[in-house]
Amino acid sequence: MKLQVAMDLLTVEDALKLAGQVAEYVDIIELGTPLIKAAGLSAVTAVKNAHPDKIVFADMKTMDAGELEADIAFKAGADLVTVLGTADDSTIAGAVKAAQAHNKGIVVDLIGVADKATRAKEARALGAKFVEMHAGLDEQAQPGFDLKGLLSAGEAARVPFSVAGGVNRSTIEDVQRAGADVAVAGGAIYGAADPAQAAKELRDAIV
Ligand SMILES: O=C(CO)[C@H](O)[C@H](O)COP(=O)(O)O
Repeated sequence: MKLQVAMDLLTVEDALKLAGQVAEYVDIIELGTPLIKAAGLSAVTAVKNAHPDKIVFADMKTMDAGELEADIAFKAGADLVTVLGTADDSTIAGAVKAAQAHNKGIVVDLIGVADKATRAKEARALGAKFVEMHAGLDEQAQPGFDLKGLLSAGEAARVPFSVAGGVNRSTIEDVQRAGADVAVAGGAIYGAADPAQAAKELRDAIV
């Protein structure tokens, strides 16, 4: 299972600092949606230039104009770009077309999708490299939230998937047991007193 750090920060300076601290422990470096909105796609270029050996993930969360939005993110240096599972099939197909032109990949983010297993299969059939079983920051903040629903959707979907939804040291083993291809950790790393140590502990927990 790969480890992905989600950098939900707001400046390129902070993102480069965090990426530098944790790169040795992660496989995928994600530029979070707030970072891309605040700093623009030049943030993607800066991170890819600093870490050319890492998979750089642009969390565009595209809902429309799939081919255009994916194309500009790939041109900026992204290796993986997200499109929302709630988007029209044509939007996902357009983004996949751009990915094929750049020899890169599209990840379909299932945030807000009720039947994640079914949409995951559809997304994969449309050409997604993998899907993201995702509960966003607002959903995580609701009382009683836990990862179980995401993990069972991943097991049921039988397609390559990542899990994002507050993954941390106490849940990463469950994520791996569920068969995830990628564990995504944002707050558990960037919110830690020592992000490098937090990333190392998550890495060490993956067997
Ligand atoms: O895409 C996101 C929010 O929409 C986050 O990057 C993702 O949820 C991972 O961060 P965390 O581990 O803090 O949940």
